[in-house]
Amino acid sequence: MAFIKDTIEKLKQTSPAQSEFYQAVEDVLESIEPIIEERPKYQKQGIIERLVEPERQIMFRVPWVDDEGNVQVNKGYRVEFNSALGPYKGGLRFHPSVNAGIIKFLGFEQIFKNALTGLPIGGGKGGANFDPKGKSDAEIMRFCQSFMTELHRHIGPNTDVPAGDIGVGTREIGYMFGQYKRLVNRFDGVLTGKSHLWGGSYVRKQATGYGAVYFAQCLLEDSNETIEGKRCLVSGSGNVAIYAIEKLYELGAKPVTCSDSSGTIYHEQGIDLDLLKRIKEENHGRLHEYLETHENAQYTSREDYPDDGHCVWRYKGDIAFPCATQNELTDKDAQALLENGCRYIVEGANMPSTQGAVDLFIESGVGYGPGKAANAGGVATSQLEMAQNASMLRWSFDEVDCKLQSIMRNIYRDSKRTAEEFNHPSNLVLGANIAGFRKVADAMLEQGVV
Ligand SMILES: NC(=O)C1=CN([C@@H]2O[C@H](COP(=O)(O)OP(=O)(O)OC[C@H]3O[C@@H](n4cnc5c(N)ncnc54)[C@H](O)[C@@H]3O)[C@@H](O)[C@H]2O)C=CC1
Ligand SMILES: O=C(O)CCC(=O)C(=O)O
Repeated sequence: MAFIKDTIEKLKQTSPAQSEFYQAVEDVLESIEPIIEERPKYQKQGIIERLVEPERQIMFRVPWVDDEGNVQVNKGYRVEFNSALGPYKGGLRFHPSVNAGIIKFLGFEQIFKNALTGLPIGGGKGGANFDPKGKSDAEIMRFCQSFMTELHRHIGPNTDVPAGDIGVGTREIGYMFGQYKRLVNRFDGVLTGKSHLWGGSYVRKQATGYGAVYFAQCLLEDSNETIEGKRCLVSGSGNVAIYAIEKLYELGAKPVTCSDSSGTIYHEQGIDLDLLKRIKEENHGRLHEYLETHENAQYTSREDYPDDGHCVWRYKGDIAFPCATQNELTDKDAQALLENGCRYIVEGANMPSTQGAVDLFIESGVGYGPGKAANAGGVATSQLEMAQNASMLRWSFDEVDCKLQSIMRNIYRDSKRTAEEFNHPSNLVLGANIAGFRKVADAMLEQGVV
């Protein structure tokens, strides 16, 4: 249909050099073609044109002073993409690669992901091109305080509620919350992913990784299989990867890989989770330190890996969980996974597979859970944190975990049912995109041209 080509062409002119954003938009537009044909009202009311243009984009300077007394300046962003279903909701990413295009792709994905949860949350995303690697705790604090000094004017518990993403965990959320409270003199539920000591929800930390594994359970159940005994390939070694690995062990699977931007660990006897948490979660260290405890594990550094993409995907495994970053799983990696007999791919990260890789997965008929469905457990639990904050209540770990499991099952069923309705029963990309889009588009129609 011409509207896809026209939309992308127009975006290239009006928002140049944002390749990840075009990729995310194209993925959604290709899936929703059948529903656009079926309901001309969407085009007549300019739903597509409005959806691809953020409601508001904030870009700001983040000045801070490093430990040597030098002034440093980073670029800060918050893209408030779509509020048809509720307050803007989505994480903050601190990584040197952050730019307007990356934040827009993440914010765009977030709109449909959040819709899929069935909870009242709109889509947004933010961050900065700040590199937390090698920074002292005091530098991280000063950066977070400066970032929030600008951001606080734009957010609020009923307006926009940020959370974590790459490079932003409980520590950074703590420093940003402290600064927010100092500036506005209110204890608001304005950020999620907070510490349990002061308003954080149980299970938020675990939710994205656990949720991806719950999603995988649904996918396997449909083929009368279970997670138990499966060899799993996991990439990344941050929040999502760690808690996917934890849940995989609980369900009797064997995760044998993890990675960071410098290299990959392959450990045939299974990843040592306690050690991984110590290196990454507690000490913010590098993955090669794993070898100091386990000499028999294999470490492949980035430089020693000849191809693009990720060494993780060249090992043998039944289920792959990309949990690191966008486009980390290339066409070649997808080919290697399929040749090695991998039968399920469940995305913990946002848009981790290139478009060519996604096409290969769909053509080959393997079970494929796209990120915006499979990793929605994190943002869903964030909304549960908002609900607890608003009611001044706290739910137990088991209560939140039960709700998370039920949300993930519903996302799976909704995506699957929608894929069946549109005659592509095993295509969860199409199912998730249409199911998410329909909720947002119908809400936009009901709210008029705004
Ligand atoms: N934290 C959350 O609740 C959610 C995160 N996500 C997505 O999951 C992915 C991982 O995020 P988190 O675990 O939260 O971040 P994190 O900062 O805790 O961990 C990211 C991990 O990925 C690794 N990494 C980054 N770039 C890499 C590369 N080029 N190659 C290999 N490894 C690389 C880092 O070394 C780190 O171990 C991201 O795509 C994020 O957008 C999605 C939904 C929710
Ligand atoms: O918890 C949230 O608000 C956002 C999580 C997130 O950034 C994501 O789903 O990609």
